[in-house]
Amino acid sequence: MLKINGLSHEFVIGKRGHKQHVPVLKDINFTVNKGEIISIVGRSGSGKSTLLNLISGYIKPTAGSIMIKDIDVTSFNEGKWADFRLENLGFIFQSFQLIPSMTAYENIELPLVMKGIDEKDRKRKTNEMITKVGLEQFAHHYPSELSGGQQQRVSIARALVLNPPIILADEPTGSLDNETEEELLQFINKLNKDLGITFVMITHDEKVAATADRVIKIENGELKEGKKVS
Ligand SMILES: Nc1ncnc2c1ncn2[C@@H]1O[C@H](COP(=O)(O)OP(=O)(O)OP(=O)(O)O)[C@@H](O)[C@H]1O
Repeated sequence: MLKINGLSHEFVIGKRGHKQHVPVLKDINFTVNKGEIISIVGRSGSGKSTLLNLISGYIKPTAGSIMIKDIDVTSFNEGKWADFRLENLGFIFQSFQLIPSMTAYENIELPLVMKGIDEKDRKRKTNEMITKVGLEQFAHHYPSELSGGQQQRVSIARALVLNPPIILADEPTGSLDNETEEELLQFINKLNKDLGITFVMITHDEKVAATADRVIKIENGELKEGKKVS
């Protein structure tokens, strides 16, 4: 599903004449199989978000390649990436990143609008997702009228509405209390089991990492393959 080969990245910072190279990731290799839940862990600044941004095409690697569904996406231009992302990747963020002026329903519907799906199908699909995340009663609430857990469910529904095979999540439970975190983790596991969706999740949280099939650790820019959870 996802194959990372010899991936390295360095940022170039500073003004012309004073440029500095900051190596962040060094020769990263790993594979994620269809239907796996992978956690990426590592200290603050170890390069986890950089890795996720490389996998999502928001930054280009200095070296190495990224294959998603056997397609080499490494040299995609921005236009190709935008289409590919919409079709294949769903995103969940710690801060939910919902559009505040849109209701839960409208936030979930947005990727369908972006893809040019007709209104009848949009309505059917959006309502189906709202039911799936258990927010029927909250469809017409704005994000500010929802709890953190409910907002994260909206963002999961939005991530799933186009049926992407992979969900990339950056600290998905980072803004939630313990109980809501637990509920959300169970929900992610259920989606994974029921729909076979592959999850790649960055986390600081051991509880989140423990729910993954496999934990990948980044240390000083290098990858240490972690434990396989039975
Ligand atoms: N756009 C950028 N330009 C220059 N350096 C950057 C840039 N983005 C990140 N870095 C540097 O790359 C390193 C890795 O950052 P990254 O955000 O990937 O870490 P992280 O593991 O996700 O950290 P955290 O857990 O704190 O979110 C850090 O040293 C950071 O300062």
